Formats: sequence, structure tokens, C-alpha cells
Amino acid sequence: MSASGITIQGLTLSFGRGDAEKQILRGIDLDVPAGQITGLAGESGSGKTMTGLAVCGLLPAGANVGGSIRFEDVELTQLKQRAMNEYRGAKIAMIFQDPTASLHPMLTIEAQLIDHYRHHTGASKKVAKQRALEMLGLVAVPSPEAALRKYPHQFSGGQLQRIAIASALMCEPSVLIADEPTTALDVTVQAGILRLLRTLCDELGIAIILVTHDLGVMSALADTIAVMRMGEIVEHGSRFQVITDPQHPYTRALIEALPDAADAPDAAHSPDTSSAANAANASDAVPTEGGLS
Ligand SMILES: Nc1ncnc2c1ncn2[C@@H]1O[C@H](COP(=O)(O)OP(=O)(O)OP(=O)(O)O)[C@@H](O)[C@H]1O
Repeated sequence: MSASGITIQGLTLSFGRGDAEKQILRGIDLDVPAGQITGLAGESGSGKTMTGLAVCGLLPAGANVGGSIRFEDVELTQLKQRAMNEYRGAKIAMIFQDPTASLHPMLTIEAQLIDHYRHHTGASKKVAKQRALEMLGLVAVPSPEAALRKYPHQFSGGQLQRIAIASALMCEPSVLIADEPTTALDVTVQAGILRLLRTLCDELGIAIILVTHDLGVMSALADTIAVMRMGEIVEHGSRFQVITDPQHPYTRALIEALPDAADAPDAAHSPDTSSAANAANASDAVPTEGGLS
């Protein structure tokens, strides 16, 4: 599959007008290449989620957007809602901290995966079901046939996040925005999801934007890390450079604040700093049955 990336230039975002205007993003430049995980790190309120939502065209009502978000020669900021709906869910997909946010509680997994796919592709029920089974296998949900007949509340948080990822992958998106995808999960489950995202990126060539406040997770997974502060990117480099040789005082402060940093003076030389992140790198952290095609 050949995937495309996203190029963000001078992205601004504000809410309100005049004296009441609140500036959220202050000119973001960011390249999100295909086949790479681009991490967005930074403190709460720095604008990470809003950047992801802007790429998806999911900003709250009243958002004033400026600058450019380009995808496959299309200027996404100029698209009408209807046209953006065609991109979202098909070519650009998003998963959230709470997987139930993207799954309807009253519908079976089959209904939600298949309806979504058929809406975007016009495929028959049979073809859509085959695709759903394939995607559930890909993300290593056990017994995909039985899983299709169940409802979201019948799964654990980790399995639900896998199903949300399967749903996001149904239409072969080029871009996946993962906003704190493991924050609500316990550490061993986190590791499996992180490894899954890495595999999807490497084997399907998807461009992933990973939003997380957890620099440990970021340092285990992202190819490059962009550090955000108050609506700006203050530093963007390879994960190794950002973690081991941070240039901006704010990045240095973030790294020093990592729990392990105080105990291990040379922690900065090891890019993987959290237990979830370390587990994510362990070869037995997650079953990989299902394979990637
Ligand atoms: N609908 C809205 N109207 C006005 N301001 C908003 C709205 N939604 C979010 N904001 C503000 O936008 C800013 C950036 O929020 P955002 O959620 O992107 O931060 P974040 O870096 O993802 O932080 P967190 O990790 O806490 O989610 C915050 O100051 C937030 O209060």
C-alpha cells in the first residue's frame, strides 16, 4: 500500500473574536511523513489534541483556523464539511484515549465496522464482513468471528482499543491520529497497543501522529518528537536527539521531570524511560498472530 503524509504549515487556531479571542495554536509547522510515527509531546493545554483534531477536521464549533494542512495535494483547511467527511474515517482516521468514544454502545462490533466501511466504499455486506474479520485478525483480537457478534461492553479496555484501531483501519487510511491511545490502559496492555501501532506504521506505511504527554511512551515509539508549548512547537527532531540532546529549555525541563530521570542520572542516554515503553520493546509483550498484509 502506498500511503501519503501530511504537511502542516503556519497552522493557527483560535476561539472567539476581538477581545474575547483565545489563541490556541500559534503557527504550527510539522511534516508527518508516511511510514513514520510523529510524536506530539508537551504539557496539558499546549494544543496537542487540537492539532490532531484540526488534521481530522473535527474542531469544535467556533474554531477559527488559519494556515495550511496539505494531504495528497488537497488543502484540508479549505474543504467543505461534506468533502472533509469523505477524507475522515477513510483516508485520515483517529483513535482516542477512550476507545468507547469511537464505538457505539448499542451496536455490535460487526455493525459498526461494516457500516462504516460500506458507507465509504460501497462494498457489499459480504466483502465488508471479510474485511472486518481481516482487520480484527490484524490487530490480534481473539476469535474475530465471535467478536463481531458482541457489543463494546463485552470487551476489556485493551481489546476495545484494538477494535477501535481495527475500525480506524477498515478503509486503509494513509494517516492515523492516535491521541493518548494507551493512557487509560494498564501498563502491560499499553505495551501491546504501542507495539501494534509500530507494526502498522512499519508494515502498512501509515503516517501516524501520536499525541501523548508521556515522554517515556514517546521515546519508545516515535520516530521524531515535536515538543509543544502554549500552541507552538518549540523543538522537533529525531527521538534520539530530542531525548538525549534536547535543545530547548522546556524540553530539558520535561525530560528532567521524568520519574526515572532523578534516580538514574544517565537516563537521558536511554531513550526508553517508562515501564510501558520498556515493555513495548519486549518481544513477548504482545501476541502478533494475525500478521500484516
Ligand atoms: N471548545 C473550546 N473552546 C475554547 N478553548 C478550547 C476548546 N477546546 C479546547 N480549548 C483549549 O485549547 C487549548 C489546547 O487544548 P488541547 O486539548 O489541544 O491541549 P493538549 O495539549 O492536548 O492537552 P491535554 O493533554 O490536557 O489534552 C486548551 O487551553 C483548552 O482549554
